[in-house]
Amino acid sequence: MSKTNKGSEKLNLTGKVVEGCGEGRYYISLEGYQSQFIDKLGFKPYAGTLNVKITDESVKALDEINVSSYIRINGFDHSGKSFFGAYCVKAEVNGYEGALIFPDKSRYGKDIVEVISPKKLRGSINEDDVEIKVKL
Ligand SMILES: Cc1cc2nc3c(=O)[nH]c(=O)nc-3n(C[C@H](O)[C@H](O)[C@H](O)COP(=O)(O)O)c2cc1C
Ligand SMILES: Nc1ccn([C@@H]2O[C@H](COP(=O)(O)OP(=O)(O)O)[C@@H](O)[C@H]2O)c(=O)n1
Repeated sequence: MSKTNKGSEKLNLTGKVVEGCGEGRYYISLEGYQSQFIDKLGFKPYAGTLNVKITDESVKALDEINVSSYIRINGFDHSGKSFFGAYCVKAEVNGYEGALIFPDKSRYGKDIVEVISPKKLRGSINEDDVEIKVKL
């Protein structure tokens, strides 16, 4: 099935959980990000990013979202180090509250999206059947 999401209010992405490199936990826990997540997304995320490999169709659909609808998380300096910013968009992940996060610097291509959520999703969702409803 091929459909364009232009003009629709919700965008559905599907995929499977994949292992990352264990760095998400470190970044998400930083106070400089945490305060912005609470202010701008309305939740305190679980420490980590859930990496989801999305289908080719989902990659194309995601490409069509207008970036101007994304929420900006600003970078900051802390302990003599500079941390990059990121763009977020709120989403429901297998029914749980969350958001997609696109760091300004990422090791992943367009086929891997990083999810944050107040919920620890692993153990709570079917990892082979992830459904992300992006809230535009
Ligand atoms: C909120 C956030 C901030 C990030 N800031 C940086 C950064 O300042 N420098 C950097 O090299 N990578 C940064 N990254 C990207 C990570 O290095 C990496 O690409 C990714 O988050 C790894 O996730 P994983 O551990 O789930 O595989 C950031 C990631 C997130 C989620
Ligand atoms: N909301 C979330 C975020 C991360 N996670 C998981 O929490 C662990 C730590 O996240 P991480 O980003 O540091 O690690 P990796 O995704 O790189 O393995 C990973 O196993 C993630 O898949 C989760 O279950 N629910």
